[in-house]
Amino acid sequence: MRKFSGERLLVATHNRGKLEEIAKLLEPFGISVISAGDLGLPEPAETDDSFVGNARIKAHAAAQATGLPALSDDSGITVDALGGAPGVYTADWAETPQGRDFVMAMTKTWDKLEAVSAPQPRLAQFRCTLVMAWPDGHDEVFEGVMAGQIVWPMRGDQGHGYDPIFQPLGSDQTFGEMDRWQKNQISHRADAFRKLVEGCFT
Ligand SMILES: O=c1nc[nH]c2c1ncn2[C@H]1C[C@H](O)[C@@H](COP(=O)(O)OP(=O)(O)OP(=O)(O)O)O1
Ligand SMILES: [Mg+2]
Repeated sequence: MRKFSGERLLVATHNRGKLEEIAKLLEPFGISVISAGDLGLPEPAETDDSFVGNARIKAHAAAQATGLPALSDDSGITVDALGGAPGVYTADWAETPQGRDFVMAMTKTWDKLEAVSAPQPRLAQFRCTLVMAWPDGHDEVFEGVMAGQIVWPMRGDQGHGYDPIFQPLGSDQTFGEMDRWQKNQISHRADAFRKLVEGCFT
């Protein structure tokens, strides 16, 4: 496994909520972050039908464009009663001509569960695939998962994306009700990061 030895890591994302969580997760290791969005790099099309495929596209695009090692995060929600949807299309469900609308995406998720009369609890998983890519084409993959249930109505205004309707198993709060520190103790992203840190940063 190849190690990262810098103090500043390029994160191949255009999502500010993700970037803030990643910055906090890397802080204890003395690593700061700069994002592809901050550098004005283009957002590559996520054309694969798997999390790892799309994570590879994003990490390698940023590494090639800059000549620096780059870390990407491809993530989303899989809902059991919806056959694993939205899955890799989690971000797409929020797309509108005016930008992303997560209230719409969360409403759509709940409406689909109602339409199939899904039993309670409406089990789902948040998944995160991290890819660390080097400019020579080498990469490493790390995966994390957090099991929970989809709840309604939405609760909480912290976090980002689908956080207000995702309640981790064993918690009575949604991710939207947790502060970043609490979410970073248990999230899918934190799970993947534990493996990344062990593999690439220590
Ligand atoms: O912790 C999370 N809490 C709430 N929602 C989340 C989370 N993690 C992923 N999600 C949702 C929203 C995001 O839009 C989609 C991932 O799509 P994904 O393509 O990986 O991210 P993105 O397009 O927002 O940013 P980018 O590709 O530039 O990293 O799943
Ligand atoms: Mg994306």
